[in-house]
Amino acid sequence: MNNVAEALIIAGSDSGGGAGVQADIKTMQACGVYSTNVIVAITAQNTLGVQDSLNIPVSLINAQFSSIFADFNIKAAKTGMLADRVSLTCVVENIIKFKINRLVVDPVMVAKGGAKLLNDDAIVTLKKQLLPLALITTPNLPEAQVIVGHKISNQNDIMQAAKKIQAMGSKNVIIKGGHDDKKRVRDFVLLENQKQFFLESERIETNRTHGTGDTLSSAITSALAKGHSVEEAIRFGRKVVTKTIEFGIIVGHGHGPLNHWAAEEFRDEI
Ligand SMILES: Nc1ncnc2c1ncn2[C@@H]1O[C@H](COP(=O)(O)OP(=O)(O)O)[C@@H](O)[C@H]1O
Ligand SMILES: Cc1ncc(COP(=O)(O)OP(=O)(O)O)c(N)n1
Repeated sequence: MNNVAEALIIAGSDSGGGAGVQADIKTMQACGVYSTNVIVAITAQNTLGVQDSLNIPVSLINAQFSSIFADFNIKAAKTGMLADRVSLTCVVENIIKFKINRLVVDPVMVAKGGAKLLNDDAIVTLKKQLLPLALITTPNLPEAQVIVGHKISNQNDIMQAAKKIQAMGSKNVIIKGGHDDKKRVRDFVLLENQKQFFLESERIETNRTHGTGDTLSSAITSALAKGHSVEEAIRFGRKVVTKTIEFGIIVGHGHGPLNHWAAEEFRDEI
C-alpha cells in the first residue's frame, strides 16, 4: 500500500477534455497526486469553443464539499471556472468552512475561444473575498488587467499589477505571459517575501494550447499537496506546462489540448 497526497479541484467541466476539471485531473494524475473534485459548472465544449453551459445549484456545490471533507485528507486545492457571483460566494464560504489554506486561485474569466466563464457580477467578489484566501493567484494578462482595472502594457506595469494583486490579499502572485506576442514567454512571479523574478522560455509555435492555465495551476497544486514550498511548486508547474505544450498531441480541429502524458517524467521530482 502506498500513501498518496490528496488534492481538491474546484472548477468547471470541459466535455472536450482539454481544459477545466479534466485537464486538472490529468495533470494531477501525471504528477502522482490523488484528485477530488467539486464541479461548479458543466460546459459543452470542444477545441473549437464553448457551445453551452449550466451552473451547478449551490446545494449541490455544498454537498460535494461536505462529501469530500467527510472522507479525504486534502493537502492543497485549486479553483478554476467559478461561473458567477452566487457560485463563487458559495465556494468562498466552503473554503473558509473547511479551512483550506494551501489554495491556488486560477481566476478563469474567458476561454481562448472568447466564451465568458465568469460573469462580470462576480469580479468584485473575486477580488474582495476569494483573493484574500489565496496562497497563490495565477492570472493571465487579460485577467490581471480586469483585476487591477487598467491596461498592462509593459514590464513595469506587470510588476506593479502583481504588487496590487498581492495587496488585495493573495500571498503570492504569478502573472502569466502566454497571451503576449513576444518571441519568448515570460511569467512574472512575486513571492510573499517580496522576492520577484521572471520564468522565461522560448514561445512554442502551436495553436494546441487549450488548458495551459489549468495545467500550470494543477501542477503547482500537486507540488503543494506533496509539501513543497511555493517557489518550488511554481518552478515545477512551469516545467510541467512547457513539456505538455512542447510534446503536443493531434486531437480536435481547433485549439488542441496538451499532452498530459508528457508530464509523467517529472512525477518523481516532487
Ligand atoms: N506558446 C507557448 N509556449 C510556451 N509556453 C506557453 C505558451 N503559451 C502559454 N505558455 C505558458 O503556459 C502557461 C499558461 O499561460 P497563459 O496562456 O498565459 O494562461 P491561460 O491558459 O490561463 O490563458 C504559462 O506558464 C505560459 O508561460
Ligand atoms: C471548464 C473550463 N475551465 C477553464 C477553462 C479555461 O482554461 P485555460 O487553461 O485558461 O485554457 P483556455 O480555455 O484559455 O485555452 C475552460 N476553457 N473551460
